[in-house]
Amino acid sequence: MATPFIEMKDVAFAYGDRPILKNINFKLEQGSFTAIMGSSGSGKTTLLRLITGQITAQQGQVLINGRDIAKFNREELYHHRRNMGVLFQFGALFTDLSVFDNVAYPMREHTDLPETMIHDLVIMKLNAVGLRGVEHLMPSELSGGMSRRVALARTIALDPALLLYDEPFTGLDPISLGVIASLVSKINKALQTTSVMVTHDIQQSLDIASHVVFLAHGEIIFSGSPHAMSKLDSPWVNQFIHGLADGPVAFRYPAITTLQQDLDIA
Ligand SMILES: Nc1ncnc2c1ncn2[C@@H]1O[C@H](COP(=O)(O)OP(=O)(O)OP(=O)(O)O)[C@@H](O)[C@H]1O
Repeated sequence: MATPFIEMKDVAFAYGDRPILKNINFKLEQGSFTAIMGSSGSGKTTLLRLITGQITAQQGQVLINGRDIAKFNREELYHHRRNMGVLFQFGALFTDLSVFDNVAYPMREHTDLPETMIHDLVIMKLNAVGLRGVEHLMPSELSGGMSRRVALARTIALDPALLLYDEPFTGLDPISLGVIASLVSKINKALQTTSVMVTHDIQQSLDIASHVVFLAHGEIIFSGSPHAMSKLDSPWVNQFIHGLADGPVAFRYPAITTLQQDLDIA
């Protein structure tokens, strides 16, 4: 069997003495599209940061193409990051650079390509996100949905083998959200990138992901196909999918004293 592009083996991670993730095990195959879901604070972004190499697991291994990221030297880490595109929540563009220069930025930073070639590549990337013709505009002249698409064009500027999305749909209207979701899916298929997306948007992600990893209290409680997840009988997943205010993720803060004690009526 082919080596998975990313594999986590018994990974545990803590910020200081506060455990965030434990017993994390999964494999992501080349070209797969994984949605990481779970309630707020369950450790989704932390999982992405382990994959980027921004943080290192205290236990277990994060393997990239079968090699432990903790053992990467500077050059290997650079190569790994160069091979990776990351789109953050608001996909912030450089406000003082034009759309063209925003998309050209990674090419100018990381390659020695001549400007004529950069020009053609920028136009092709903007064309891929349906925005050829806006290259001369400044970010302040774009709508929120267009900005996110330009950020996506910049993310794929170097044809990354791995694409990480951290809540890419946040703040978008339903139409822009649909556009970004369809682009993200098309890019995954066209470039055969391995894609990992942290999201709260259940319907979109179940439509486009081939694999779902569901986190609760720092552990994986489900890893499998979107179809299998929708059939799962789990109070955690049920609360998340149906947006229930109370459930395993409690509505009430666990106060030490009772209400009667606080009101002095005990
Ligand atoms: N740099 C940090 N130092 C200390 N604690 C942190 C740090 N970053 C995150 N945390 C804590 O780790 C926990 C997991 O955070 P993380 O951002 O991974 O959760 P998440 O599932 O992505 O949440 P959300 O859906 O709200 O973005 C949270 O309780 C958070 O407060």
